Amino acid sequence: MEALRMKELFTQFFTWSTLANIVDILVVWYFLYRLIMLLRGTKAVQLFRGILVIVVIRLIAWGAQLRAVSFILDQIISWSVVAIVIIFQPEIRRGLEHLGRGGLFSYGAESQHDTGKRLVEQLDQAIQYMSKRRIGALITIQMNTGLEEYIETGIPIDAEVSGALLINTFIPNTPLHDGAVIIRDNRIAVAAAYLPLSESNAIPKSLGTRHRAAVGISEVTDAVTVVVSEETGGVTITNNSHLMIDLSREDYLAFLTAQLVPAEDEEKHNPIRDFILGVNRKGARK
Ligand SMILES: Nc1ncnc2c1ncn2[C@@H]1O[C@H](COP(=O)(O)OP(=O)(O)OP(=O)(O)O)[C@@H](O)[C@H]1O
Repeated sequence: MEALRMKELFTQFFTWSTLANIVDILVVWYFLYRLIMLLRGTKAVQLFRGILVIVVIRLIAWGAQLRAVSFILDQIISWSVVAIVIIFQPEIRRGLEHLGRGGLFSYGAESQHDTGKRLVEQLDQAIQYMSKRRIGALITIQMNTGLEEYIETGIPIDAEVSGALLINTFIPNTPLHDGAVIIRDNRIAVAAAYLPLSESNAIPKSLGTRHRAAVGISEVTDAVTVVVSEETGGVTITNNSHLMIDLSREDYLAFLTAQLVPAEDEEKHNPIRDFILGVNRKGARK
């Protein structure tokens, strides 16, 4: 009897509409989560905070029946959709181009594994060269979090990553050598970018602002940053607030490979699938 009632309750609860609601909530939640991850560290965060404030005031106005305030806020909210499209036109265009380039028609394109491997090889070539000659370098690789805010501070390069270009960029007393190179979408997006400085007391006093900037960006984004010290030639990596000082070649290669090279058996790159599955393109991401 009890078992029968339990079964009845179970079938009542697990109707198609309940399941559909659960799937609905999960899908919306997941897309919101991916959107927040994409926007973290970009100017869009402030914009969305502003929109949130307006929506909260609109709700209060609605509750308190403030008609004039509600009317004005309604106008602002409906026009803000147009404003967002205009403000983020470059990002939207890039995103759509990206889907078109590698989306459903990406057969024959280089696999993420190969792209990641090539990126690590080029980085390794530059790191070895600069480390031996004590050429100071700061290279930040975008992961999941957008780095627009920092990219805007640099000098646009938009070139394929190559060891030679990285080395050239950091040659002392040249216009681009100061600041950070930022790699996004497997391309050198900019050089001479300004990164936020960390205020952490845990950073050894012997390390200067280059290392502090590397830690700073790792505190606010999930980027991987490589530093070559001008004083010692030592190689340091920062990621997710971790500072890994004076790494051997084996160590930095192991870390970069783990972060930037997906397993070989992964399918060819497909941004739609990546977005849905949350696959991290590591340095080859928009
Ligand atoms: N906020 C920043 N964003 C990007 N690059 C920065 C920033 N601050 C400093 N740098 C870079 O760091 C260089 C100064 O490095 P400094 O000697 O202070 O650092 P360091 O950590 O001691 O490194 P090194 O061991 O190479 O001397 C600057 O010339 C500039 O290229």
